[in-house]
Amino acid sequence: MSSTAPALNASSPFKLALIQLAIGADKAKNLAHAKSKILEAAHNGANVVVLPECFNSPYGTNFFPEYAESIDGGDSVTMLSSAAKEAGIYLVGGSIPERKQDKIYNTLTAYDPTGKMIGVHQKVHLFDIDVPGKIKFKESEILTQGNSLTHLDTKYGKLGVGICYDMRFPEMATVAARKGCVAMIYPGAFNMTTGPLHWELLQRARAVDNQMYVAACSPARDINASYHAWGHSTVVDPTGTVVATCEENETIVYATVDPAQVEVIRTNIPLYNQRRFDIYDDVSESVAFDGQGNGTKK
Ligand SMILES: NC(=O)CCC(=O)C(=O)O
Repeated sequence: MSSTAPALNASSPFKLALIQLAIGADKAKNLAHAKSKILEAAHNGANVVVLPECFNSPYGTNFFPEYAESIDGGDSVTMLSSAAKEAGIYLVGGSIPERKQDKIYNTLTAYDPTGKMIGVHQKVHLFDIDVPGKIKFKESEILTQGNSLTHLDTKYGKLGVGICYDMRFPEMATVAARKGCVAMIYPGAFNMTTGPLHWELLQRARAVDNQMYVAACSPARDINASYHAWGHSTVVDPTGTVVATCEENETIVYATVDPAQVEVIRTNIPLYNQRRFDIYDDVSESVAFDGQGNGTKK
């Protein structure tokens, strides 16, 4: 049994910017600094700009309650909306600890060039790992997991989003690809143990399996912080090739995302016509989308 490649409905190439932001303990400074880097990326021609995971706060469960905010008019989302509007770009606003009633989520918000919020993604897979002698982290001590997938509608086509540890779960990217997304974008903050092992490998795996672009945007490494981010913000093209990357310091990584390249690789290596949904399930069929880009289990 075969299936056809999903329509991308994507018009033109766009310039993607990943802001590998230096983040400190002062929230107001983090917001002002993020805004200045968003404007810098736009000034350099970016159409879609991405911030890292937890861009308003140091990364750590002890920090989340103090830095958490509402996404209904809080300082961080207010800055993000105004920056997107002033810069005239689509903005994938990294993530912040979101306070909602008595719960805290790790939440991404996204904006169109008028500053309108066009998507919200609460981290679906919480980062709970224990590598003895290396790293132990338990987001679930403090955070609540989200329960839906998010695809952003932009004039450049649909973009799937996830947050960091979400990258390890191939189903999310596969659903995004099968629902017509041209790229998967992950604000993330890997660390000095799993970063060298898996950060690039996972992005290349998601890209080559799904024949789509994959981008991951990290904070810059701060050796004085309790959590040392790996950095290495990266863009991978639909062949699985790294097309732009960096080291650990603050920088902006730019790459062109060209939907035509997705079509080319899907024509040359036509996985989509060769799928065997007669012997295994199409995971994307189990997700119902509401027309606003939010997908939940059928
Ligand atoms: N912030 C995160 O989700 C970190 C994920 C990570 O480091 C990993 O190895 O996965």
